[in-house]
Amino acid sequence: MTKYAIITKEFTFEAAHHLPNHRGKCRRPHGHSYRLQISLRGPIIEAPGESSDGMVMDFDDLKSIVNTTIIDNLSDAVPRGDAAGPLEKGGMDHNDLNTITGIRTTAENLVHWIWDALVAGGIPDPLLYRIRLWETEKGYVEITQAERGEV
Ligand SMILES: Nc1nc2c(c(=O)[nH]1)N=C([C@H](O)[C@H](O)COP(=O)(O)OP(=O)(O)OP(=O)(O)O)CN2
Ligand SMILES: [Zn+2]
Repeated sequence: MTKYAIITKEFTFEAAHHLPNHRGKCRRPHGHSYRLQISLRGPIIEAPGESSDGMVMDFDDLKSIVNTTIIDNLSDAVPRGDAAGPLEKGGMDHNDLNTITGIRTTAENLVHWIWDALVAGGIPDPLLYRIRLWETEKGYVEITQAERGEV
């Protein structure tokens, strides 16, 4: 019987953003210490003698994909909206999220953008289980396959 597991890796990054037309303070440029959790659910690989034996995905590989696709560097493959600026070196970390993504940077929109970006970066869509993004210590958004409309 194939056994499954959910694995989670956590990331942090500092970024600026603003929400045009927001009724409160968030319409002005400001920064957050974002906390991001990426969870994958999949079969535990059975490959005796192989490096990946007993894993859903090597944590190192997950870290590398997330960092090189969206956080430290932005992969050319990631979707960018109409309002995106010229692609600068770097990723979401220490950058302006409105410029980087070209979307309205609510946490709700960002988690869907991150999901698309990670699939474009090579994580198989069916393996992605949940993405959580904290904008502040007390407030976060999460999506799963259900919120993607793919169940
Ligand atoms: N549903 C959402 N509401 C708000 C979002 C969002 O992305 N989704 N974003 C903001 C602003 O970006 C703002 O920076 C965060 O607002 P808020 O949580 O009110 O900020 P606080 O500093 O008061 O947060 P605490 O968690 O209470 O410390 C606004 N709303
Ligand atoms: Zn904000």
